[in-house]
Amino acid sequence: MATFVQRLRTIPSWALPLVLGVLLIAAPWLGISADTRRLLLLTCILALVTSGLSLSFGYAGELALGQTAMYATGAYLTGYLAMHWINDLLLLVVVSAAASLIVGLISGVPGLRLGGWSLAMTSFFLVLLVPEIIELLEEYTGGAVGMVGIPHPRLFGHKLTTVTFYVVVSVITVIWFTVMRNLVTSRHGVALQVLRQSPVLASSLGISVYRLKLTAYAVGAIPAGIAGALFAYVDKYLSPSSFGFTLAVTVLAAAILGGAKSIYGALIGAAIMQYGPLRSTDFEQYAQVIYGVFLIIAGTLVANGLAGLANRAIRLARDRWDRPVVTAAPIPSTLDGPTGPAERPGLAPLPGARLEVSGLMKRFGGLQALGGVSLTAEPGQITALIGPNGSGKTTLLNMVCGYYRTDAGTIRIGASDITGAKTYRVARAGVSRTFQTPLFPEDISVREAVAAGMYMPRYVGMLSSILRLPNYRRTARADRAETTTVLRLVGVDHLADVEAASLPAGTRRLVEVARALASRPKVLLLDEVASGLDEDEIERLADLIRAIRDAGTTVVLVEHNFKLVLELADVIRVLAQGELIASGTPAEIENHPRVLAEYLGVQQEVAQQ
Ligand SMILES: Nc1ncnc2c1ncn2[C@@H]1O[C@H](COP(=O)(O)OP(=O)(O)OP(=O)(O)O)[C@@H](O)[C@H]1O
Repeated sequence: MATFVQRLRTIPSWALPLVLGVLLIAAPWLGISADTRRLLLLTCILALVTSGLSLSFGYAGELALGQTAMYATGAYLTGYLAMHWINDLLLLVVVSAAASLIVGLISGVPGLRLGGWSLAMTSFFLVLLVPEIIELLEEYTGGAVGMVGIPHPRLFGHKLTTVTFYVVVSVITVIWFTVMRNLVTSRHGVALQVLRQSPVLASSLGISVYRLKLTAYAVGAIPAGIAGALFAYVDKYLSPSSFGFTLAVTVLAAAILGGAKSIYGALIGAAIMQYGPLRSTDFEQYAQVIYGVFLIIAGTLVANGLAGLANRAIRLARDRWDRPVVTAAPIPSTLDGPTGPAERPGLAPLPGARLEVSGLMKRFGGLQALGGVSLTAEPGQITALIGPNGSGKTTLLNMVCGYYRTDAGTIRIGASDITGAKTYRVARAGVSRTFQTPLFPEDISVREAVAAGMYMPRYVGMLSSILRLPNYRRTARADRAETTTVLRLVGVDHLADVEAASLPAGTRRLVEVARALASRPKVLLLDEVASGLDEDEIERLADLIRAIRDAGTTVVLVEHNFKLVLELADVIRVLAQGELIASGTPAEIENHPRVLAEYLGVQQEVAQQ
């Protein structure tokens, strides 16, 4: 069995979808009935609409039902233009895709700007408005009576038969799902997964949460518009009732049933809907009640749909017969010898920048968390920030990173003033950080998690990624090589293909530092990075932090482990009750009277308890 599983792993992941795609296109020649061909055609159309929802909901984590509006836009635009302007299927597919992209952008901007559930709400109202708008535009759409007289589809001047029309629809569907596959298996797919599971992490990696969500929603509008254009030719008749709330819920049900967070889940969900409930004429009457019950059950029992269940089964089989061993690696030799960039082949020099905060103040209601703190951290040095619990250390890091607005004061990175800048802009200015609890999205391998650190510093556009253009391939190769180097340096390269979120806490911390390092930071902020680590792991971590310092980065270390701080730090800054009470070398701080009284006294009390 193990050999069978290993043999299965050697088959490229695109092979099965390719075979199924060819079968779908060739279906008319495989002896299927006209009825089955129509069902396959409708499945393709519903799958296109559903895949748009999968992209925004499943991948970007933004529930938005607006695909129905984009579908209607494509359908009515195609119907109208085919009757009154030019009847060319390909041209109208392109025009409909462009029009629905515009509808996606217009409806997405306000919804996403307002944040929270606003896009879900605005797109929901948009769907409710679709039949009304169609009736209002009666002159062009035929209103409640419907649009009649849509001609037979033509392609480059040739009239399409029902079979050739089916072939065109299935080819377009296969092309779209290839686009979708290339998108979600590219660096953008990992960025979307990070965004979906942790917008905080995404912005700390330099990703603009708003822009990426809007892009996913707007790109998801394209297949809906294309599907609309194709649908206009199916019965050559359009009626407002085809684009109402029931369709929106059908699409949502298909996405959830198939698996919204899956490339081909939309096809599975659409096929089940078309072959099941949508075939029955009685279903229409009870559709909303049945969908309501189904969504509650499916949402609870099969959160990732049928595609998710299949993936889980495959993973279980792999774990059972083909599991990589998760153990800590020995400290890599690159960290052993004398310090200095020249002696560390794995860690190229990093461009550090001075961090300077001046007069930083922050209040939370009546609580003064920071009362005008001024301090600096220099490139090529480890600056430790210590102090009792609640003294304002994490608040200071959060303000540098742009999570909190400053009440007063300035923050500079080198020559750039980043006071008040959004988190993703701070990250793009060269600030990387780790969190008190390492953040790793599920279903992401260690390699992908670390490569996510390079997403923004080496950004490649979506089109290049989808078309796998040379610059995308070059960047993907460079990502792979650098990830391997960083993982080797951290000593976890043997875990590259293991799911990052499943690693033990200590290893997760090392991988988190690797991710921060992958972005080649000017300033690296480490928030209680040693907590939860055993002696060996702390030693390895200390070596790694020294290596990063020696490569030239400005390292800021917020840490409660005083022994580690004394060992590592070049400079120590001590905070107490939101004020800077001392600054100096480890030797000076160790004997500083105020530090002894206000910080070390507290630490000893805690230790004695
Ligand atoms: N978002 C917030 N809302 C309200 N109060 C907050 C918030 N964040 C921090 N505080 C308060 O500000 C003060 C400073 O907290 P902060 O987390 O910066 O301290 P710290 O030095 O990092 O502590 P620790 O070592 O326990 O992490 C604390 O009194 C804390 O309760």
